[in-house]
Amino acid sequence: MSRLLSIEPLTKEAFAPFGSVIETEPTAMRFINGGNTERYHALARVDVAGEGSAVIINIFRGQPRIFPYAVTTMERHPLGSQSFSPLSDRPWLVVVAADEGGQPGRPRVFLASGRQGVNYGRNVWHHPLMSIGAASEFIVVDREGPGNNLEEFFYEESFLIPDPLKGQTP
Ligand SMILES: NC(=O)N[C@@H](O)C(=O)O
Ligand code: NI
Repeated sequence: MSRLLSIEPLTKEAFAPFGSVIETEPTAMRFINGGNTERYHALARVDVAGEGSAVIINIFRGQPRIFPYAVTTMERHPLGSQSFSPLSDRPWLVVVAADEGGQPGRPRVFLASGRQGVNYGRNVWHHPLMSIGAASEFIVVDREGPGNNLEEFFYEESFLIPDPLKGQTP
């Protein structure tokens, strides 16, 4: 089987096995503040586990990845979900994998727009942040607390992600 990965558009349905997509989903919208404001309600749920854990809000600034990119490692957070919401309005990549007996299977690559975020479910395999084209900032909501919240895996043979914006102006 080819080690070259295809890139899929990020949709709520396709991403559902891995978590939630954070975007202005019309079915989640309700007007508040006397009609002044659209509230896109409960797009994702933060999940933290363990005594003494807390939900924290961070900003990550990710340097652009160089493509084609070799995926050699995946990670997961057994004690908490982790969300990324772009601040820079630039497309970025979401790389996840199903769990196969305690290891990540073949990665799936989703191209997210600059207006789409994701919430990785607790213990879902994913690749660390992948910015495209320029340094990009994200609001990240995840967990702080006791215990080991990072599990890493290294593939014996890497997978390759082609340039997601080939032929497009970045
Ligand atoms: N290490 C860290 O906080 N970042 C990763 O979890 C990531 O998914 O980018
Ligand atoms: Ni992570």
